Amino acid sequence: MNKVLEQMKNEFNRAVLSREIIPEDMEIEVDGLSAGRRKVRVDESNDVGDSNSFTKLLANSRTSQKVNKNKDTKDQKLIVKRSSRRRSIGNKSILQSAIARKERSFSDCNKSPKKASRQIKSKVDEKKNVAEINEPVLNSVDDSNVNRKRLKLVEQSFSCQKENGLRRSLRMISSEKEEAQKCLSDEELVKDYLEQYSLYRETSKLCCCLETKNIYSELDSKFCSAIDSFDEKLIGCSRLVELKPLPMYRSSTRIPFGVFCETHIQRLRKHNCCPSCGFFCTQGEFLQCKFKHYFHKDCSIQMEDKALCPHCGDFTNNEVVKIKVHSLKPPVFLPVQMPYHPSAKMTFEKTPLKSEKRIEDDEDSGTSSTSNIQEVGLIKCDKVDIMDLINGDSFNDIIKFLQTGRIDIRAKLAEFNDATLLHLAVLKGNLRMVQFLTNLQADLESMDNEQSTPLMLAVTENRNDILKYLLASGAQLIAKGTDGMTVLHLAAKCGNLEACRSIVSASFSIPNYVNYQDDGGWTPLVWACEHGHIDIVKYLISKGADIDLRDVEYNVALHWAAFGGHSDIVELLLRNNCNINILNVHGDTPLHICAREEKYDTVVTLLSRNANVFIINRNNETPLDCVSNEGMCYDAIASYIKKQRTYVNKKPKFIISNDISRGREKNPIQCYNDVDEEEEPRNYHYIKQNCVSSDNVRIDLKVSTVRSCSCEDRCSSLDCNCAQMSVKCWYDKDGKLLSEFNYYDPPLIFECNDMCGCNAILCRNRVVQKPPNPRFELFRTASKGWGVRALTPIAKGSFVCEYVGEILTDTEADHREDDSYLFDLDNKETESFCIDAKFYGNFARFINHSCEPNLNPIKIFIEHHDLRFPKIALFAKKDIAITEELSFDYGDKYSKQSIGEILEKYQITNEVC
Ligand SMILES: C[S@@+](CC[C@H](N)C(=O)[O-])C[C@H]1O[C@@H](n2cnc3c(N)ncnc32)[C@H](O)[C@@H]1O
Repeated sequence: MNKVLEQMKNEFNRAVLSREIIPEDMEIEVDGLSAGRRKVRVDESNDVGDSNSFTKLLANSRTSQKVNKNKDTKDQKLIVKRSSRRRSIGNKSILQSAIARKERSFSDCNKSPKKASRQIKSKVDEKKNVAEINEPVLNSVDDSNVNRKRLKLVEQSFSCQKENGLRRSLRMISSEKEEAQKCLSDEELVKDYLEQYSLYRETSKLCCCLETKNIYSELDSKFCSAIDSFDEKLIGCSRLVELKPLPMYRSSTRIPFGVFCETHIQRLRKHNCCPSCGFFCTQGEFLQCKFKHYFHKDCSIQMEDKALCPHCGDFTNNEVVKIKVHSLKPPVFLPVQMPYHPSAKMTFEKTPLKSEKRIEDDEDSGTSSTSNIQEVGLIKCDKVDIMDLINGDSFNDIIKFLQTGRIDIRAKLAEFNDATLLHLAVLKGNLRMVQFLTNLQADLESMDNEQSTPLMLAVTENRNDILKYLLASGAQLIAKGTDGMTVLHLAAKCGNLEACRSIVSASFSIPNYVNYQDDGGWTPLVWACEHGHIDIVKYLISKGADIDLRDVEYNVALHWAAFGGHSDIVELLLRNNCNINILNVHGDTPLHICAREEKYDTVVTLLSRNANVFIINRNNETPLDCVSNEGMCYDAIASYIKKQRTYVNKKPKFIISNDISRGREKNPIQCYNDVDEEEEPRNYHYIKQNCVSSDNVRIDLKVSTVRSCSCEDRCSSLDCNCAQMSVKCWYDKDGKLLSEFNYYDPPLIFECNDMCGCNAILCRNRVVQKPPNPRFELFRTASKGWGVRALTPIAKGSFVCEYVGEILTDTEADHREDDSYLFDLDNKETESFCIDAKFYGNFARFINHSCEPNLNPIKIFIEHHDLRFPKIALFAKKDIAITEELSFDYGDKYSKQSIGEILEKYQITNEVC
């Protein structure tokens, strides 16, 4: 071997000194393309020697070619680094070396942001590269373009479509052959190429990708030790290889031997494995020489300005290739079907995980978990304590442990509450172990018996560094654990603000993630409110958390903040416009709830904000009824009520007027306001019948124009002249419209009048002229000003009230500033008139618009038959319940769309329908 080495050195020195062009017959074999006549082989055991000669080789080549000193020093550093790495390998077993290499890579991955950032391409760069693709390949023959990098998108499908992949790559190789031949036809280039090549052609064949050594592993079965560089990550293969004997491979003499699975052997043969670092070029951007050898950008051999392929030494046409792996088996998150759904609970004790408890117990009692494991037969021969493994940093031990084949990396450990190794590593806060296991494709979504994923454990155990790592590794955010809680629920509940931030920013692609509700309908905000984490409450609100979302019992976040007695959060929510008197399904306000929980501070906060102390819940309790008779909460509420009563005695309750009609209506109409400080409206004259203030309104009241009847019966037959004018008598015996009455296209109704000979008491055709009995109340609405509600139930078809006001011509109405109270009498045949209730009107002027109204306006004629001036009678088009607000459809002008447009125009957010 020494002889060969000596010979190589001499030949190399000669070549350098003489700078002679190597004759063609001295070409070495590269990828079997152009078989050289002489092959130089270096003994694998000659690591150190090889290293030295390689070092010298590069150093000499630089000296001989008078490269500038700075560059020399830089390259020297690179060389020293490589040499030292090889030396360290010398003292270790192959397996240890492989593990050491993995460890180094993992720590490099984490420690070296430089590497990561280099791999992230800016859009500008990408554009540039894409533009370069379009240039013809042959341009690169020009010497100045020799090292020009091109971006070539290569999509490869490894392992899943072996045959296709093979065929495709063969096609590519043959095209590369042609290209290479074209390139070689350039005399200058060939000269230069061979000159450079000669520098080390004798010292090394460079890569060993095609070599087969008769070196075998002692073990019967082993996991594939190939490592794939996958974008910024390194991923271990760990497929089980069960060949006998178990051959070992490596991509260069600088790399320790390893056992490879079938896929990786094939890829090694195709020069997919980088000889400089030993990692497979699997996904990301790599360099590819013209013979289709792959290597990392940092792994080329630098000589002069040239980057040489570490497989063959070619430098004439290195291209940047982007490889994307298409797997037929994309990772799929499968929702876990729970065998049993526990009822949603509001609070849960901070009980340690069973697994953790067991570990602690074991530690306390001095018993080892190993015995448990041995019992279930997971491992016997290794006598390895799983927790020791997880606690330690010895990846070697873990590897050994996995090699026993008694446990899979994704296996659930029955004795640890079905946790996986990854769960345990998270539980113990061992980030390096988590990284190691993740890179070995540990299952990120596996759930233990408590339905916790490793990500959830990272949150609840406050392992935020691990959380970030798992998020970056693609752990799912939508997984739901116990009670349907996501990791964000858990983070909000635990008060882990940093975790909340990481999770929310990782959830950018999940719509409305921040408002996900768990099985109880609780959002992360609710959990933070209940547990008093005001910083998280603020953060979540700033990220779009909805404070009004109701849970399954109609509680909102304010109820839960009150339940927890967190007055600062209560204050915060109220400042964010939460309704202080909001009711849940039990009729409880937040005040009821905190009174029941005896949360004094919160009770005081709510009282100071004028919470309603008189609201009665479904148990007939006011907030005062919810507290015990002794105690601070009782005193606070009782004294507040006393103060209110003094006020209430002066102005009983919230009724601010006993009768807005001032005795004009049969039943008084009270005015009620519990919304704001607005007083009873007094800016109009209460009238009971339409009035006229305009000279242009002349109603034809001539008796001769009025038709009348002389019915002896109750005017219910078609013999009644008045009924005939209405097509028929539309009223039933109770004075309600018949069921067949068409509310959508109602007929004109002519009631019997003073000219009729019928009995006014018995006559059925007199309804609107007989004042109705229902009781009404004028009340202050939350968003529509005043409104009217029924205080007695009203049956469908009943006459409710007349819309009374001042009769105006259309032209006059158009000149009125405020059109809010105008009712169009809509007479198409003659001049049109309106009723304006702005200055003169009855309580009907306060009835609001609705697109789904309970009233319908109908034109009625009684004492005159002048069709231009009908009465507008409002009938119930459906049954109306007590306290239900009265409404009718204001028509086209007040359609949902036009009101919406108006409100939008003035940027008013008001209720419309
Ligand atoms: C005839 S008044 C009704 C009584 C009025 N709410 C008040 O306070 O005096 C009509 C006016 O009430 C308001 N209004 C009526 N229905 C509404 C609705 N559904 N949503 C919002 N505002 C409404 C509008 O300002 C409209 O111009």
